[in-house]
Amino acid sequence: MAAASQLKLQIEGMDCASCALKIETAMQRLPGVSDINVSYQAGTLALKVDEDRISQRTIEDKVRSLGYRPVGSAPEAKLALLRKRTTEPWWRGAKARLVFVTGALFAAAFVAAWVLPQWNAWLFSAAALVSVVPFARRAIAGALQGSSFTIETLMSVAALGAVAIGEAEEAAVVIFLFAVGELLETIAAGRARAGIEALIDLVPRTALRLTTSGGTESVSVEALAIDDRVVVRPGDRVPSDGIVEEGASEVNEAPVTGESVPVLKEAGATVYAGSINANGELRVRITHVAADNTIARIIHMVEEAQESKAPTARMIDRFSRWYTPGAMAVAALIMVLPPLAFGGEWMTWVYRGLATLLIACPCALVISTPAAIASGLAAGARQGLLIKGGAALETLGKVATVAFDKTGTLTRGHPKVTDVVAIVGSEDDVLAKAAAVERNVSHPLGVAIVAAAKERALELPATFGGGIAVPGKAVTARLKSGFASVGSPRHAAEETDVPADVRDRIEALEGEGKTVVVLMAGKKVEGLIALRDEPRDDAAEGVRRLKDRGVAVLMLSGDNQRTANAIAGRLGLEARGELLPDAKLAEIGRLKEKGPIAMVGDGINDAPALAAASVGIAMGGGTDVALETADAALLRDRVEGVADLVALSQATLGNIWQNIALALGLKAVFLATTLFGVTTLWMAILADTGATVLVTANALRLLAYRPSK
Ligand SMILES: Nc1ncnc2c1ncn2[C@@H]1O[C@H](COP(=O)(O)OP(=O)(O)OP(=O)(O)O)[C@@H](O)[C@H]1O
Ligand SMILES: [Zn+2]
Repeated sequence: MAAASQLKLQIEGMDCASCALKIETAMQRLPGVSDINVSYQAGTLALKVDEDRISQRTIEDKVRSLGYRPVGSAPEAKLALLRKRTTEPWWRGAKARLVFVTGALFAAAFVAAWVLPQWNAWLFSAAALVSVVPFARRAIAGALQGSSFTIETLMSVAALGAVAIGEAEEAAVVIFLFAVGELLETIAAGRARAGIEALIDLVPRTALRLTTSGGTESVSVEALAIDDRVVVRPGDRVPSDGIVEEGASEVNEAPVTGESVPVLKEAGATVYAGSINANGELRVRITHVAADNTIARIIHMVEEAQESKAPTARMIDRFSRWYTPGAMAVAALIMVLPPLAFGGEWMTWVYRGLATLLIACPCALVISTPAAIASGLAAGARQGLLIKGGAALETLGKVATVAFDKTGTLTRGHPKVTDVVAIVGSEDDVLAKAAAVERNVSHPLGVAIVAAAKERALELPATFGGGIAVPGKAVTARLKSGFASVGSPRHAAEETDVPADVRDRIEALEGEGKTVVVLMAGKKVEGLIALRDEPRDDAAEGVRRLKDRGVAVLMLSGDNQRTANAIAGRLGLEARGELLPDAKLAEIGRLKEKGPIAMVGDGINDAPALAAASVGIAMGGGTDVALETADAALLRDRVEGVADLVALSQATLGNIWQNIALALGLKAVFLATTLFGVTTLWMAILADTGATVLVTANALRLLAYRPSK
């Protein structure tokens, strides 16, 4: 078996959708490569390489032959590359050079023609023919690589045609404006990219490392190793992810979570690279190296997300593949048909045909979706809303139902024991026995019961072997006195006859929004424990905002229906309770039939539910686990974050449609004016460039998007 390995190259100079398409087509023709993924936003080329059949060298050479520069493998040199890219000014690039050169040639021709008017036509022809060379070269290279007709082809043919029919001045203007348009596109694409990459500049370049002798030394952030200890002074930025060992200070985590209210950090707290230490000195033990920081991972993730194409983008890709050749055919017809069939004037119709070629340029349409998605993803990341790709973003924008898990999502996930009801023995006996059964359990209810017993300094009876959990129902363990279990009232009712007065007691507690668990020894009910988990502060507000957007909101819970109703009632949403894990999945499947559904959970206990939904949203906790199971993640534990996420996605979808309408609309207008002979060549190219710039600018508006409350 041949070894297929994943290769990811960073490519400089690839900054328009058509460049990406060109590289993609060229790669498809190479032997031994598959799963090609080119992203012009991230400037990366990712592919699977069969190392027996092709070398990285060959691939890089191919990229170079198309006029782009591979600058190394993507992830390793990432940090350095990002830093370089965000500092390089726009006027240093190859695109800018083309503008200066064509502009200078054009100006020279203009001045010379003023001095020697009789040479006018020759001078402009020369200027046009020289300045078209780089574009024509790219067009020919593209054609040889098999990406049929590129935008350069359309432009070069139109310019040469114009020279041929004696419109050299116009040809020169067309080439110059085309170069300007490409430059503007590059600048705009760079801004969308910078929107997220600028985050890397928030990570300081140096850190104050503690030496073994107790002093400090200044080292570069890249040199920090795991378990190094650093000093973060007030006003400094945290150099790398780590854990506070000494000191206390307020830290502003806005670069990572988007939350600008400072958070108090004391010993044991996690701090993230890029956060600003406000007022106290902290000693931090490093837990992640620079390239693996949360912020680096966010950037990486957003770039990865920008690479994954949204359904609309895929549709447009397919569309423009036959669109461009189609446009060439139409232009040819416009040139020959009227003169041949209706005796039209040749010059007039050739000119109009050439204008059609320029108008047919699909740049604006091709970038309409990726530009909006890239901006939307970047805007989200800056607010602590991570979305894994264009497809997830599109689905979120169309979501009909948002279902929430209860514990840890709508509620804080830290239930507290409120009542202990003893049926056999004392309250303390009941609590101690229950805590013994729950001793090693990670379920929030179990954790709370153990904590309550500890608070009362109770001695727990010994258990033999660990507890056995039946998910969604109960935990059982063996005590000296025999088997004991702690579980839901429903589970108790399945096992034994629960006396009527006990049942009344359970119902009363549940009506107050408390969760009741039943302690049983063998088949005998020995006591009840009621727990309350407070809703998050912003839960009601988050639910209201979702409803205002026309989204149905629902709570899915394994808890008792009465408890679920009591909590949901306060938050203003509907609840489905007593759902065993399988039933939760079935419920999600049923809801899916009514339209896309988003499921919000903690991403750990409810990974299957998140996976079953159209989009899974993980809330809170580490980015690592959450993002593996979910399509989107909220870095802050806020229910309102879900509303923000939906709002942003809806805004992005709206932006995409505006862009498509703008691109196609402008083309339609100019096609009509061309046929009536109103459009000149330079107007046609200006319209194309203008549409592209407008679409990009419109997409960039999303970068500044803040969901309204
Ligand atoms: N470790 C446990 N100790 C006691 N009771 C448990 C335990 N695990 C599950 N149960 C019982 O099963 C019910 C459902 O549990 P499950 O884990 O499915 O829901 P949950 O996570 O508590 O709530 P939600 O689904 O709303 O987030 C609990 O309300 C409780 O009555
Ligand atoms: Zn164009």
